[in-house]
Amino acid sequence: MSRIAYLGPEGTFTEEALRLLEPGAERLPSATVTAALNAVRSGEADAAVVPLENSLEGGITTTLDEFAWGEPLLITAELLLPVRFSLLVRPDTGLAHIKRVYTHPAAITQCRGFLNRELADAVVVSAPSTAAAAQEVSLPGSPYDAAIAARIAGEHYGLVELLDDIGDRSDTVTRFVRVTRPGPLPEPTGSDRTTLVVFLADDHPGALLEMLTEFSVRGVNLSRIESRPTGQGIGRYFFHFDLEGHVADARVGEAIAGLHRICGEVRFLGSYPRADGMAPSIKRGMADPDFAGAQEWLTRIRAGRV
Ligand SMILES: O=C(O)C(=O)Cc1ccccc1
Repeated sequence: MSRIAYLGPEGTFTEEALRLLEPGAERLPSATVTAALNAVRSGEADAAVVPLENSLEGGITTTLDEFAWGEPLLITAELLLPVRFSLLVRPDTGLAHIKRVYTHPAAITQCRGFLNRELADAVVVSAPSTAAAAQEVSLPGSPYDAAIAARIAGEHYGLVELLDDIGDRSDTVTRFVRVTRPGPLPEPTGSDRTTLVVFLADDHPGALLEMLTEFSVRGVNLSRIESRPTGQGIGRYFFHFDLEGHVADARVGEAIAGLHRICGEVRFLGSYPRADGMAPSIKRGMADPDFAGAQEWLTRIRAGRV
């Protein structure tokens, strides 16, 4: 049975994602995304499930930065999960008593409208996860009056659900990924995604355009691009890319090889099946046989067989 680390404790949205991705796995709750990924790096866990982005706020920065800087890992699967937030309190607390709210930063941003409207005077504090917040609020003498978390976390830690579905949008979706130590890639399925981190060789006018050109000329569609600071000073950034397609696809492989030629460092984070099952639309001249045919032609003319 595989051992899978995840952002815990019990009752997080990440646990829900893990149960859907790997129903039979042994679950190892970790206190942070970093700890879950380190459990994989050290061999304590076979894989980890962590949140990567949500449709309202974009990337989960701890995860993006871990993928960029820590020991290399590979994404092998993804899952899209709609999340639903509840306001959870100890049995004696009413809305008017809530002065301090505790929850994960992604929940703060997704419930901002509710917090501004209903709890404008409350202090909102970031927790390591929504379930960690619920667990803390359940302790007698906790400095917090309420947690924002999944209903199931409330049930697990003995809290009362004061309000349900307090997120600003009911259609918000979070994307979770399963990561392993470097090893064989999932086979191409025809509906795949590839994730990369790219560091520039040097900063110059058009550097971003040059990177994008590698994708554009080969008809590779991007599904996410995010810049993150390198920490080496204002204006120094690196880039996260999600692309449609598998590194085994000629157009994707050649685009990444192109980046490798012109950029400082390209970190390949994996090619894996897309959760939405959508197939990329492949432009004329960009399918694998087109690349193979062009290569054969080049070999021929280089040999003078014109
Ligand atoms: O804290 C959790 O429960 C998580 O799994 C992270 C998270 C928080 C809010 C929305 C989606 C994921």
